[in-house]
Amino acid sequence: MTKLIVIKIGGQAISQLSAAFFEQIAQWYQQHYQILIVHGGGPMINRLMTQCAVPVHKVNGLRVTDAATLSLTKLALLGDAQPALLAQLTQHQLPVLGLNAADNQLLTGELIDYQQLGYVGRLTSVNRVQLIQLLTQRIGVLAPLALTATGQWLNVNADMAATVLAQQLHAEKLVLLTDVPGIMHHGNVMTSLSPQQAQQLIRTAVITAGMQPKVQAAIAAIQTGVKQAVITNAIDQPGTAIIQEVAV
Ligand SMILES: Nc1ncnc2c1ncn2[C@@H]1O[C@H](COP(=O)(O)OP(=O)(O)O)[C@@H](O)[C@H]1O
Ligand SMILES: CC(=O)N[C@@H](CCC(=O)OP(=O)(O)O)C(=O)O
Repeated sequence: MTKLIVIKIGGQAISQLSAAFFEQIAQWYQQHYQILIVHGGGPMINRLMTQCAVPVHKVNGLRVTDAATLSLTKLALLGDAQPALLAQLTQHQLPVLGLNAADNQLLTGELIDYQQLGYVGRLTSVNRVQLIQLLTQRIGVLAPLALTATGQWLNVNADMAATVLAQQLHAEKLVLLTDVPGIMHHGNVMTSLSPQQAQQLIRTAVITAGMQPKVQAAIAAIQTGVKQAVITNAIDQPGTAIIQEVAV
């Protein structure tokens, strides 16, 4: 069976990728891993919204997305974040393919709660056959957008998108690459966390903002068959591993 790794790169992390990152990707590629990168672009979307005087609102780390915000989100993800990442990978002689929901119906989604969040979606299906086929030749770089069955674009949190993709493609590993070295508590990086411990840190507001959907995504991944889910700022650093509860 093909071995596959899903890596989510946050918008901030796109501009902070180290030499070690590209070396690791090249090594996995040479070892015949299929690699799917799901990119974010939160800072790029924020910047464009500010330039266009559209206010930014978030609920539990998710961007409230009205029609104007959706247009700017598509522009920032497909016109800024994705090409910035593709250019860096190409400079490092890695064969890449930029992808989005509209290519071969790769990602289909549905609204989460239009009243509260507007055009924010969750993935309902992934064109697995097409994606696996595409990944035999290139490293896929996929934007966190989906289309509904009736053709409405949806803004999907990139951590949540990466998780569903890791589940559906039976990935061995999910790496959530962000701008902090892992989940911090009392100034330290937690090396590992069970879902129960992570939920407790969310309830007590130790884990807040964008770290909330990230942790929920990592929990969902390991509870649905992905062997490893890691939150880190460097692919060669252990960061925080979300691990199954140890039976006592
Ligand atoms: N307990 C925590 N540990 C680490 N980061 C946290 C924590 N709680 C909230 N955060 C915030 O979560 C941010 C990462 O989420 P986000 O900005 O959405 O990243 P990304 O763009 O990589 O998805 C961190 O920069 C930090 O500000
Ligand atoms: C619904 C929702 O919040 N979507 C995200 C999509 C981009 C993203 O997730 O980017 P980062 O990984 O850089 O945070 C957003 O609009 O910011």
